[in-house]
Amino acid sequence: MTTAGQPVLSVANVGVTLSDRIILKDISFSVMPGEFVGIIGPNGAGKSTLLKGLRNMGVISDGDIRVFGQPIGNMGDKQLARMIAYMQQEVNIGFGFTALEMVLAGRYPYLKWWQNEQSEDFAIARKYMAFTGVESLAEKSVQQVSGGERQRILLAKVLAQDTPLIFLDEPTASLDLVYQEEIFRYCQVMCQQGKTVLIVVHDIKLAAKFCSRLILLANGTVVADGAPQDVITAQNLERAYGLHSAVFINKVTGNLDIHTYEAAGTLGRQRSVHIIGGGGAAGKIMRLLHEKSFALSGGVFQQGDTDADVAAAFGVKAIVGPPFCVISQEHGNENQEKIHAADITVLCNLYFGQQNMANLKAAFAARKLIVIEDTPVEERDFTGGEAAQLYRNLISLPQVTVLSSNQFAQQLFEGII
Ligand SMILES: Nc1ncnc2c1ncn2[C@@H]1O[C@H](COP(=O)(O)OP(=O)(O)OP(=O)(O)O)[C@@H](O)[C@H]1O
Repeated sequence: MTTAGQPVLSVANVGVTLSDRIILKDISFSVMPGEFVGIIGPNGAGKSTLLKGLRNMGVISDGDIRVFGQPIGNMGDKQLARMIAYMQQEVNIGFGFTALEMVLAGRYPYLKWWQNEQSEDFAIARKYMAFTGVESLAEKSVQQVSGGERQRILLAKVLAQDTPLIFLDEPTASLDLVYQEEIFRYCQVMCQQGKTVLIVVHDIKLAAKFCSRLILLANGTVVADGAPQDVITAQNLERAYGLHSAVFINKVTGNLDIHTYEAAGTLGRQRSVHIIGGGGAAGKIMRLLHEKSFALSGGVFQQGDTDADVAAAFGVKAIVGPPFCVISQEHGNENQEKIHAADITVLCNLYFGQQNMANLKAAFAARKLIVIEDTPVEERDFTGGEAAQLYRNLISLPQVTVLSSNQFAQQLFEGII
């Protein structure tokens, strides 16, 4: 069989109808060797049905499925079992089997009906038990192992089947964080070694961290298919899950992260708020206001500043200047224009230096100003007193209300703002 450059799996126009209900419709994609594909989507989207169908387990109504170009319908049972290993969601572990016997059962596609396992089969079983870290459990009854050990034994069994394609249906369900990551790490290594894995998973962050590609299903169709950062977007999550979210790169972990929140309806929609921030002072305020559906703008932030990142995550129009520089005339003017136009302006609990004095001065232009004060201004003044003096003048104006960030959150919650 020549397989170079050929997809290991080709799926064309696949549909599934069960009990007169369309479960999957018009599913098409192909997978190249070495890909680690996460199949994600809400409950009932059709993820398990898709894996079952791809494994030719009698649910497919339409379409064409090929492994290395060969239609799976033309393959015998054992031939298919030498191509695809499948770990189902619910697995009944046989009573009285040892872990080794369980893993050896993965060798069945290679044995004739009269044959027992050969020494080579034992060697393969032990090799994969070592890989998934369950070698020491070889003689233990599978009834007497923990949930995590059980999943790793089942993974070793699937690997012992020695197939180019591996399907795993929620193999990490009910596992703790350590075991969950471990299973994904094993899969990543296997794919680097040339296997191809399709895994059904609910934990989107875990999938995004480890999978090379994600297929997002909803209502029986593919909503998005591609690299994790292209699939996990606020728009796609809303389409698939009806979920409001901000998707961003977590600077601590370097991984894709998701913040979800309840939709606030039209509470803030009619009002515009401009947020004067920088240095991370505006993040929480921006999030609170965004979640209440206010129309937001912000500035002047600096590149690399977490406020600029939060603005990007929530789609807030922000004025962003270069780091470590005095705010330019142009950005200062733009900031003032936004403040003029906004119904409300919020001046965050900023630290003041000569670089951002323009942000403080601009606040005087607000029609209605909320000043967030969590720290006395004297402790935030790095201008030798100039900023503190100006700040005191500012907060004495009638259009200004001074609140701590907790009071601000409370007033927002109570609908006062
Ligand atoms: N044998 C069946 N007969 C009729 N409907 C079925 C059958 N099996 C599954 N379904 C329906 O098909 C839909 C998709 O089920 P499936 O298990 O594939 O979803 P899923 O995305 O894996 O969900 P979950 O995340 O909850 O495991 C569901 O609405 C389910 O009720």
